[in-house]
Parts: sequence; C-alpha cells; structure tokens
Amino acid sequence: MELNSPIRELKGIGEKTEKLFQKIGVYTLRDILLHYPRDYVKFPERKYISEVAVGETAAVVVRIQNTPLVRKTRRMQITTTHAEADGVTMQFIWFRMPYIKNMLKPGNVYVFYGKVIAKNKDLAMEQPTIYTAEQYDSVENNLTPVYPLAFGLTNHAVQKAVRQALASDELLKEYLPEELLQKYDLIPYAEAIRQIHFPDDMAHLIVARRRLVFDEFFLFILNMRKQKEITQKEENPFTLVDDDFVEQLIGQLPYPLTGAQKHTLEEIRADVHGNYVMQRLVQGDVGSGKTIVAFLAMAEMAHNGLQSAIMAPTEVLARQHYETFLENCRQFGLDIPVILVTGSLTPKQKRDAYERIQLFPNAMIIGTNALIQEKVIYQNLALVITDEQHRFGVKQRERLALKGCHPHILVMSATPIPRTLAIILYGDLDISVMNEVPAKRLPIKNCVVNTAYRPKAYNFIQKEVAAGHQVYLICPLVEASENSDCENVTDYTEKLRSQLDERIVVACLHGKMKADEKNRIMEQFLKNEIQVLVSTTVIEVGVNVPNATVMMIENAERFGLAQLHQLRGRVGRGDAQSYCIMVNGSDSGQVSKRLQILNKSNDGFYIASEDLKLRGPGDFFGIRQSGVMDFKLGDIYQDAEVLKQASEECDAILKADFLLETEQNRGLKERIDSYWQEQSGMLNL
Ligand SMILES: Nc1ncnc2c1ncn2[C@@H]1O[C@H](COP(=O)(O)OP(=O)(O)OP(=O)(O)O)[C@@H](O)[C@H]1O
Repeated sequence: MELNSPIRELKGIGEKTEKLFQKIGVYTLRDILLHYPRDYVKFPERKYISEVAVGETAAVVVRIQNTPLVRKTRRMQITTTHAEADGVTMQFIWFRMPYIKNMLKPGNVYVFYGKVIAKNKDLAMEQPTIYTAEQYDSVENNLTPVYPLAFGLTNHAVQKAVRQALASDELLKEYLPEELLQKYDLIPYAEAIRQIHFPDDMAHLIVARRRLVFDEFFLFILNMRKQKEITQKEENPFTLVDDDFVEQLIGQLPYPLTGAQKHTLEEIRADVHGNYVMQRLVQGDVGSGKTIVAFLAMAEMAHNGLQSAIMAPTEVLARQHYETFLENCRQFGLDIPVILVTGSLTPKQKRDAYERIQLFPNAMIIGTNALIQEKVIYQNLALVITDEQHRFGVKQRERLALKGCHPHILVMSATPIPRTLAIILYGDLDISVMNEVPAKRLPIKNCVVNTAYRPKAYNFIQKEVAAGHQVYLICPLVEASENSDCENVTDYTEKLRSQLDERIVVACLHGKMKADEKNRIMEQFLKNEIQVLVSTTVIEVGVNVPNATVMMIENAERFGLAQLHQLRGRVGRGDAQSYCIMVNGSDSGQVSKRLQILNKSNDGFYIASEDLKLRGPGDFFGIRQSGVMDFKLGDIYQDAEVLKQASEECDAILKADFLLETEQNRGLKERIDSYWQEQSGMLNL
C-alpha cells in the first residue's frame, strides 16, 4: 500500500463507508493518517453503581447475576440485564446486539462504560461498551482519540482505519534531516503520527504535537521561500499611463483618506507602475477602510483598459463588494463594467457573466474563489486582490498562468498580527500596514459582563433600536447541542423575540443556511428591515452595515481575541457611538484576563501583541483561532517559538542547498514536491 492508495484498500471499508470518509475529506491513506483527533478522552476510574450520578460518563464494575434477556419488538431485538449494589439498581440495554446474551456469563465481573441516564426510577446505560476487568486495566487512564466525524461515520470506524494505516510502517518515511531532529529534540515522523492518534500518555502527546507543528510550519515556510525566489523576478508585463486619474477620484471622495490609506495606495501604485509583478500584503485593522483602497487600485486598471478581480472569502462579502463597487462607479461617474461571479448564480447568470468578462477587457470582476475554479476566460487580467485565506500558492498561480494571466497580486488581511510573526508568515510578500481608522469615528465603548447582566442589555438594545440603530447578537452554536451548554442562535432568536418589543424584527443567520437565504437576510439587515440579527460567526469577516451600533457576544470566553476583535469591528463603522457587550459565561481568571485586553483597547495590533504575551506552549487545549491561516495543529501565537525555529532552519537549509539536491535533503525535496498538492486539496482549489 502507498500513501496515495484509496482507503477502500483497508479492511472493513466498503463503498458505503468510503463515501462517509470522503465527506470528511479522507480519500487516501495519507488523508486518514493526517486526519488528526480533535480531542482526547480519558477513560475514567472504575466506580460502583452506587457511586455514579445521572449525566456522568462512567465505567461501572458489575457482577452479572443472570443470563441477559433478549426481547423482540417489531423493529429490533433488545438485550437487557441489570445489577444492584447498596440498594441502587442499574439497567443495561443494548439495541440490535442479541449476541451480547452469550458474551456475558452470570457470576462474572465486567466493566460497563457509557453515559448514565435515568430510566423508570432506576439508573441505566444504553449501549455500554463491555470490558473484562483485565481489558479495562489496559485502557484505564489511556487517552482515546476523538475524531471530527460526518453523520453516519463512527469514531470507532475512524480509529479502526487509522490503526490499519499505521500498521504499514513504510508509509511514514522520515524526511527531516537527522541533524535537525537532534538539534530540536524532535521525535521521528512515524512515531509522532502514531502518538498523535493513540498517545501513550499526555507527555507523549505533547512531544508528538511539537514535532508535527514544527513540520507544518517548516514545510509552509520552506515552500513559501522557494516560491518567493521564483516569483519576485517576474517582470511586469503591463504598462500604465502616468496621469492623475487616481488623485482625481480621491478628490471626489466624500471623506479624506487616512494617512495609512494614502500610504498603502502609494505603495501599491509604485508596485504596479514598477518593473516587477506586485506581491503585496495589506495588513489592515478592522474598519481601516481597505475596500476603497482596493477599489481605487482596480479603477486604475480599468482606466488603463485592463481587467482586475477581487476574490472575497464568502458569498455575502462578494455581494457586498459588488454593491459597493457599483455605487462607487455611479458616484464617480465611471463607465466601468462591474461583474459578479459566485457559486449561487443561476447557470444563465453565470453564462452571462462569463460572456461579459470576455467582452470587456477593462472589467472589474468580483467573486468568491469561483473566480479561479470556473471556466472563466479573462482578457488582460492585470490585478487580483484576494484575502489571506485564499492566499495564492504555486498551484493557484499556475492555474491563472494556464489562462494566460500573470497578474499583480494583492493580499488583504483583516487580522492584525505582531510584526515579528508577519515577517515569517508573509515572507514572500511586501507588507503595507493600515493601523489607522478614519479620524471622525468615535471609539467603541466596551464592557465585559456576566449572564446576570442580560436584562439590562436587552433594555439597552431596545433603546438603541428605538433610536434607529441596529444590533448584532452572536452565539457560538447553530442549535442546541448535547455536548455543550453554549448559547445557540436558534433558541436565542426565539428568546429575544419574546423578550423584546414585538415591533422589533429579530432574525437569525448561520452557516448552515443556503447561500440564497443568507444573502436575503443580509440584504434585509442592510435595509434595516431587520433590526436585531442573531448570528454565528458567519458575519465575522468584512460585513459592513454602518447603521449597526451594538455588538453583543454570548459566551465570549469561547472565542479567540482576534476573532472577538473582528466581531466587534462590525460596529463602530458609522458616525454614531457604538457599543460592544461581551458576555463571559466562565468564571476562570485566565479568561477574564484575556477579555480585559479587548475591554481596554480597540487597536488590533496592540491586542495581537498582548495575545502573544499571554499565550504559551502550556495552553494545549486552549483556544486556537488566532484567526490567521489555518494550520492543522499549529497556532502562530501558542507555538510562536516553534514558528521562529522553523523559520531559522528554513533559511539555513535554503542558504546551503537552495535546490535541495544534497543527499541529506533528498527526503525533504520529495516531501516539498507533494506539499502543494495536499494544500490545494485542503483549500478545495
Ligand atoms: N477615510 C475614510 N473616512 C471615513 N470613512 C471611511 C474612510 N475610508 C473608508 N471609510 C468607510 O468606512 C467603512 C469601513 O470600510 P471598509 O469596509 O473598507 O473597512 P475594512 O477595512 O474592509 O474593514 P473590515 O476588515 O473590518 O471589514 C465603510 O463604510 C467606508 O465607506
């Protein structure tokens, strides 16, 4: 078997199970080995049935008195037995497992593992896992992996598949040079993968994770540095006229540009008028006004008869940009074709859009990543603006090159990160920083409160709505969940409707809705037909409704600081005073320390540097969500030290052997070659 072999080659995976695995993005053995657990559970110490409580996941020691009974109903066979101790009775029930009857021998002692529930005055367990005392000895205190799953796929099935894949030892060849492993005390690759799935104990898990985080950062940076060497020498194929077109547009704006906007625009313009193709990152704080900078850069292309495209991370944002760009063109009196391309267009609308793209060599094109996926034929595509999540790798550039395009690339990021980290992570790009918000704006007023504050908050919301403003209310979950007591948008919307004045329109928005429905709700919110929007974090990035003045975040403790800062950035975008109410549902001191950082400051760059100080390698299961680049395991804040080490080593290796031709780098060369294939698969590009 090879890493690229389909998982169907594993025992027990037929066509149906294979489809379920595909739903979680697992097609090959490599995929299953890299499908890391999202959590680990520890098997509890054994207890007697008189010691457990309803709701607890327990391992109870039970002596079986009688042979279990099997009862047939119309739909299934049900096997039951029970045990008693100290006056407490517990029922054990298994559905569709009649063979259990012969497994359990009266008089023997077993350990049953499962969730304790209440049933007809007794305690009960449904479908408990059965262990003999010796079997439980071997798992007690073990860390059992919990995997991300799809409906119909069990954790057990994933574990079984991973175990089989791990058995083929030759699959996981070491590729880091021996010297490096020794220098940083990194364990071998195969061992790290084994331990991340089935750790012997916490100590093993920690070293396995460290090795794999190092790999993630190292491969990412190495690839980026190599890419930089190739792209930075690309000559600029576009010639632009040197006139005052952009200055004239700036003169017509209803507001003066901030210093940071002017500065960034100058840097962009110097690039596109220069000798080489632009590769630039704009790091802009929330609300710093990146959209107008993007628009002006694209307008200059159109003015020169060239096409430009902006790729937004979500459909909602693409539409918002589209509306803004149409409006801008109208206000400036510009006759530029503005074309929208997203996944939810009807086939006819898509065909029309493609036709117009072919027809107008000076079009401004706006879309989601459908822009490079679909069969779009560009004319003179000279500038592509994208967000950091869709940051272009070799594959995406190749794809555009195949369409005959070698555009300037501008990456826009709304997640401020400390400069030390930005230089490492965006080493292939020149960086412009927009750390200024328009001067006229009033700073947002913040408060961190507990749940007892809610009635006051609802009163305040009513007052703001009465004054003509709008409100966002954020909950972490879409609907109620057994595994979490966090607030959910579905129930919260109902609750708010019953608590607020009935004239206030409350609506709900979340990522599981269809694109059409999301668009409709956002449009209604924009027109103030909805006053209170109860939403998950789908509205986090980029949504611009300047009339919204209150952001209330439930379970604020569940979000990373960068994410909270982004959410808060949805208000304070207009002239009115805005407010952010963070409801802390936890009583941990550490959480409240983190939230105080936000309470104190509205400056994203300051928050990011404080976040870096506050976090360290100790927060193993802490909140990741730094908001920047989704590494599978690595977190740029928590693992900042490893990130720096990986960066230094990449520099050293490339300096000594840029083409990775020496014997000791041979494994690395092979690994890097397959790297982007995996990455573009992950990004679904
Ligand atoms: N210099 C300025 N003065 C006043 N208002 C401005 C200025 N620049 C932009 N704006 C307005 O500020 C609002 C926010 O701008 P924009 O949507 O571009 O923010 P952004 O940088 O994309 O922020 P985010 O990343 O939070 O979405 C818009 O309504 C825009 O018209």
